[in-house]
Amino acid sequence: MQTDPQQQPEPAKDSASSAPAARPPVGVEIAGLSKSFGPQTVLTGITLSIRPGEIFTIMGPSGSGKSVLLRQIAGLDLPTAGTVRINGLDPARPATRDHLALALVFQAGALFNSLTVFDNLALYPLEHRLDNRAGIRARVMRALKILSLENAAQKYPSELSGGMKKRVAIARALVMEPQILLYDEPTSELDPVMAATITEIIATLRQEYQVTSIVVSHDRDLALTISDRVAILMRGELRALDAPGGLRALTDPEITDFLNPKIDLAQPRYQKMEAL
Ligand SMILES: Nc1ncnc2c1ncn2[C@@H]1O[C@H](COP(=O)(O)OP(=O)(O)OP(=O)(O)O)[C@@H](O)[C@H]1O
Repeated sequence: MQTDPQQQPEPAKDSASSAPAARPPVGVEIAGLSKSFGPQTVLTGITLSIRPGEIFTIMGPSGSGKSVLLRQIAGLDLPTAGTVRINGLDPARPATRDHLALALVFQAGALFNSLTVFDNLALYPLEHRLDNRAGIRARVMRALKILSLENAAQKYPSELSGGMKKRVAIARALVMEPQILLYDEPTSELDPVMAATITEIIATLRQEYQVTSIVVSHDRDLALTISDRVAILMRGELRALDAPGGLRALTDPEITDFLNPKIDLAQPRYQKMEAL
């Protein structure tokens, strides 16, 4: 959808600023979850609960299965064994979306370059008739305001910085008025100050909207600062699950090396890596 900025009336002030009635946050139950792609087993027997309204971060080395787990929670992929339930509902069933507002913030933003920021945000709700046009416009303007992006409404993604793109991706998820927000690497490729800004936004959104927030991240500052609990995956298995303080107290050398990697030129890691 292309909209002409000249023809886009400003929303009434009160409709843009008044938040919708809060929907109850939702919890996630994962039981015996395994996932294989052909002969490769990527997740093995994952069992965990995510509480309504918590910030739950999934960490782990590259290739440990974090994004695959997030896709399972989002219902984008079917498990090989086990179950995922969000408030008792199977996220992979299309009918679940009638009862559950789930939104995903993709790693690369996944914005349409040919659409303005406003149209990127309005596209999904218009296509799925989540509201009438005035209601969708109000939702979009509200989301842009929350992320301090009002002045970017008529810009194209190519005109935005990396940090702004991430904020637009979060704003696009907020338009769904989600009960559960899934973030895939929200601070990747950002400088430390912008990564801290996005981290604060995730915490603020949870605080103000009680949205259950599941974050896949390599960012230790994010994980250990704002998370209620952190899961660490290694080789597709759940190796640790605890509050940040509990994780820091663990003595398992693989976990401590993961959380505090030291650069050791005498025994470089790359020499121990498998040949690609
Ligand atoms: N659709 C797929 N088909 C086949 N293999 C896949 C598929 N998706 C993921 N994998 C494999 O599953 C493993 C885990 O991938 P995943 O993307 O979950 O890792 P990750 O922990 O998120 O890594 P990173 O931190 O590098 O993003 C990898 O070996 C990957 O190649």
